[in-house]
Amino acid sequence: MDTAVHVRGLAKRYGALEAVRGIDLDIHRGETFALLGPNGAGKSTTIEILEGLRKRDGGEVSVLGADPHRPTRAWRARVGIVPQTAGDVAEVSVREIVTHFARFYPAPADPDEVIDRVGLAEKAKARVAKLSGGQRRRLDVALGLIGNPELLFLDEPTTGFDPEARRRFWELIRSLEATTILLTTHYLDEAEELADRVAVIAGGRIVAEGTPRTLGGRASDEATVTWADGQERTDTPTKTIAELMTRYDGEIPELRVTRPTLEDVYLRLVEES
Ligand SMILES: Nc1ncnc2c1ncn2[C@@H]1O[C@H](COP(=O)(O)OP(=O)(O)OP(=O)(O)O)[C@@H](O)[C@H]1O
Repeated sequence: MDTAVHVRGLAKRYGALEAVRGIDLDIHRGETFALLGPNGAGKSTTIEILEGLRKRDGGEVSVLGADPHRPTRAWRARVGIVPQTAGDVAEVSVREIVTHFARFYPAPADPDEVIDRVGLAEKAKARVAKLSGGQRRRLDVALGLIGNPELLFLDEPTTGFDPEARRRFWELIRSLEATTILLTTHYLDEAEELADRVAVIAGGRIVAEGTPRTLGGRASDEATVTWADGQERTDTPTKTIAELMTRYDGEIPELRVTRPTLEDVYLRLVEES
């Protein structure tokens, strides 16, 4: 398997605080990988080390075949970054800033096309200072995409998006099929929607890793069958429904079958850790 990101035993401390304590990660090319975890778990620290923006204290890291500890210009051009908080460029227009950033890259995307893809076409001439919070965030995403990156880092990309903008963003990310993406998010539905694999970080360690469907044994968890007069947790919901059909002689009133959501599993994993 072609690996875009390879990490072994990554460690980072801030004074006495061990923010990252021995993380192993492998992200394959073309994959979308989500890092989940509570505030302060070590996600941004990890991502910033991989981006070459922070020094590590220990471990091995390879990103697109190079150690980000000493980033070269050529390597930087292959990586797109959408940080949690972006710099201040309030006085220029959306098109000006995107066009300006395009000049840093050897093979940039078309600025107007990128502006359109993030849903800012109508705001192309607006000054950045006049954008709403969610629109500003879309501009950050545009700046991450303008260099046509092979690997895209998205640190909480949709914070402040309205539901429609979030869905549009998901479509955009799904359209980047060839791009490897490392995403952090606090929205579990976003991880479920976008990620091929997820890892949960808590206290600087990875406590679980898997696909969104199977994380933490999710696929084999019991189902809950709920109906107008009762509720049952069971491994065999089909059998329960068959029995209920006989009992009600047909349609079961207010029938629902649910399994733990990714959020349920996530909260359990974080609590256990
Ligand atoms: N520059 C710094 N100096 C000192 N401590 C820091 C620094 N950056 C982060 N930390 C601490 O390291 C820990 C991990 O922080 P990090 O930002 O990596 O967490 P996170 O998982 O990204 O959190 P969030 O979900 O809130 O963004 C936290 O306890 C944080 O306070």
